[in-house]
Amino acid sequence: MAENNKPDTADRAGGHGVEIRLEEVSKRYPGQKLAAVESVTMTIPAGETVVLVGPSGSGKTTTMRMINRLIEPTSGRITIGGQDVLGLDPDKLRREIGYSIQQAGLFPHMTVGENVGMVPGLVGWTKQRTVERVEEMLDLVGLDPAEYRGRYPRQLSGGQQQRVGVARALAADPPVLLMDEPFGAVDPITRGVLQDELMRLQADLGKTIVFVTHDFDEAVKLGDRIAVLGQRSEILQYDTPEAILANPADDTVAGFVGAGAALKQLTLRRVREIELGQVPTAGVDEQPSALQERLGTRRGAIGLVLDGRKRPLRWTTAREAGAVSSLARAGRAVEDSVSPASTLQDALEAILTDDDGVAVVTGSRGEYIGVVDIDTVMTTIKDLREEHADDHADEPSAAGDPS
Ligand SMILES: Nc1ncnc2c1ncn2[C@@H]1O[C@H](COP(=O)(O)OP(=O)(O)OP(=O)(O)O)[C@@H](O)[C@H]1O
Repeated sequence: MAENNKPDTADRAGGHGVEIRLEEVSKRYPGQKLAAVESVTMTIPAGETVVLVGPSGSGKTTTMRMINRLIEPTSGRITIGGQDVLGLDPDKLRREIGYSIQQAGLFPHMTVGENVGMVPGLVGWTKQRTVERVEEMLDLVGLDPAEYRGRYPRQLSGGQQQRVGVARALAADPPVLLMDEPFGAVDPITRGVLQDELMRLQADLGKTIVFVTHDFDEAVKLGDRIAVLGQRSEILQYDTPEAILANPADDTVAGFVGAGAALKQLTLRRVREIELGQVPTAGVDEQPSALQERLGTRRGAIGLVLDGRKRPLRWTTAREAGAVSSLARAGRAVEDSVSPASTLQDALEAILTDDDGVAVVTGSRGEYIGVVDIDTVMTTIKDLREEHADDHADEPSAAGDPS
């Protein structure tokens, strides 16, 4: 998973997620003719976020809930960190696995603090340690403990409830987190914020996360790997978001990826990963003629006027620089910039809204470091496609281990 923007497992501080394996796991509900999940085999690597996506009724929730035995498998084997979950006491197992669901699933008659502290209490933490943990968890998910600890779930917004749900799932520091459409019930903006927060948390925590959604974009954003499921949880493709976007295994997956796969790929690449272009520059105190000279006679060439701290001030052509007595008034103001951490999608947005089709890249102190133009973006998309062009060439099937 080297090239996506999610932190590498090895870099993660705790890194204490554990591997989950499903071996030929099936579930047939009583009285049903067909199995809801049929012989699923997959490995979820320690410390990674694996997203299960698929149409409604494909068996995502059933598959996930068998991991903590909220649903008992009909057959097959599931191990967590090498331990067979069917050999464990289900209550104990559930306390050792964080679980977060749509609409948070908070207990309405318990305060926020009691909800978050519930599992630590159940597993025998002292009162003092639990109280401290509740504070720490609320802080972690961006809720001021003093303000929210004593509230009841109904006194919170939907987004705040989801945050408490995540805090509760993390409270006993479980190595594994199961998240079933945890952000499904909130508006798109809050959803984006919560997704960003989860990514930030996971960068520090390194849990093994199994995340269910039917939003493919959410899967691309959050997943180190995505398992695209068909009927009865058949694994249609199990790979990195880049690989699935660049080369869907079949038409069903392609349909699920939806339109705009190339654009979605741009959300996975960061500006710092591509080679930046350079334009001629001049300090704002230099003579306009100096920049004119650097720009030369090439038609359409543009340069940047920088302030004393090398921050971009103005875009200008040689002709525009020649028309003024000071570079402070040459050309037009630089409106927007992107940073090395910006996605290529952000850069494309900046390119498309810029009069000359160039995005300026600035460093942490706002200093000029380079530019991105449309050719660079197109080359990157082309490279990504070529990189994954042979992905399925020698595969007998799309499923199996993520190796
Ligand atoms: N308790 C149950 N009894 C009988 N059938 C069930 C039960 N729970 C789920 N099913 C069936 O099993 C299949 C898989 O359901 P599941 O909820 O796992 O799918 P899903 O992919 O999570 O769907 P969604 O995205 O709509 O939540 C469906 O056909 C569903 O009707």
